[in-house]
Amino acid sequence: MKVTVVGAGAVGASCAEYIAIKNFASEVVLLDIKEGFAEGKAMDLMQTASLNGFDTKITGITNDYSATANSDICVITSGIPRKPGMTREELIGINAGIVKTVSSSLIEHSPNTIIIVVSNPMDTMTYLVHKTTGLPKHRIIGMGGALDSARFKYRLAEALGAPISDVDGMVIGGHSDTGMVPLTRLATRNSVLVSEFLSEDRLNQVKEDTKVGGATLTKLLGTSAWYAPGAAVSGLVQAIACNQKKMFPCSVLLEGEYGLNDICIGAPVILGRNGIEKIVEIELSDAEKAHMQESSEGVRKTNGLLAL
Ligand SMILES: NC(=O)C1=CN([C@@H]2O[C@H](COP(=O)(O)OP(=O)(O)OC[C@H]3O[C@@H](n4cnc5c(N)ncnc54)[C@H](O)[C@@H]3O)[C@@H](O)[C@H]2O)C=CC1
Ligand SMILES: O=C([O-])CC(=O)C(=O)O
Repeated sequence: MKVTVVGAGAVGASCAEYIAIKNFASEVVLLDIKEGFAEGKAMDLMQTASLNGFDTKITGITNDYSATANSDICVITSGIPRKPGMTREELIGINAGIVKTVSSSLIEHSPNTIIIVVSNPMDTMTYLVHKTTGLPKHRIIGMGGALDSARFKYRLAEALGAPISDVDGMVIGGHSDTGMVPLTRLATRNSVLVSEFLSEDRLNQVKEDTKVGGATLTKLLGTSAWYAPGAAVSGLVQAIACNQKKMFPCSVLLEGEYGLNDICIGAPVILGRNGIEKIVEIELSDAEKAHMQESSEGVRKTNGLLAL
């Protein structure tokens, strides 16, 4: 199993590290445009192999896509991150050009690859890859919901005073400060609905804290987060590589599901060796449907800025 990660910055390196530590891939290629940067990150990570006990071979390369040839999975993290006070959508001007060039170079050398898009604004970047590469929809996956759901569980556990392992929940919709749809109605603590334990007001607070999870960290760090994003990507890569058939909310091209068409947005999917093996449609409440609709309008507005 060969995995390429483009962008050896904060998220790309964290993602490569988690993939290696989980020890399921034979090879990870880190590629960056900055001379020597990916080589340095790869060497540093390889020097953790004996300490962390993994056999994955990590190599770094400066912008030479021949090194990525025949990758089973390619992750795109190249592009700029936001600074405090910015939205993800403001990154489109620079990141769209980067994602378009990178995805085309990757596919040239790995025509059968599955692509995971991380660069922001992620739903629109996923749509861009869909529109410009011609890859089948099950091989284009946007990572956002897996991270947002992890943050949702963190906030739920905080509100409940419970360990995170007691909690389950999912966030669908757009990966943006206003577009996320945390499904508080369905969240559970050991299969008991969290509404049994938390007031509506507290649940609304959890929902709002979850939606601004990325902005909160950006304000604290001065740039956006990387540990949980890297871990979330590694979870998707592992589900595909190990054919786990796990369910994650991912940005996926919808063709009628959730009443939406011609848009990439977060919905639950089953991930296996073929990429997206199924889009799972769950029954939403009227309020959730309205929130999903509103979320899709936000994503479409950003998609409208693409020069397609
Ligand atoms: N979808 C999600 O849930 C998340 C998305 N992100 C997004 O991921 C992206 C990366 O974030 P960070 O790693 O924190 O940024 P970073 O600045 O640490 O790393 C980005 C790397 O991309 C490289 N790069 C730029 N243009 C390139 C090109 N054409 N080819 C190859 N490499 C190129 C840069 O040299 C840099 O090393 C940002 O757009 C950020 O908003 C970040 C966290 C979560
Ligand atoms: O907040 C950001 O800009 C990066 C990101 O998507 C996240 O951490 O959720």
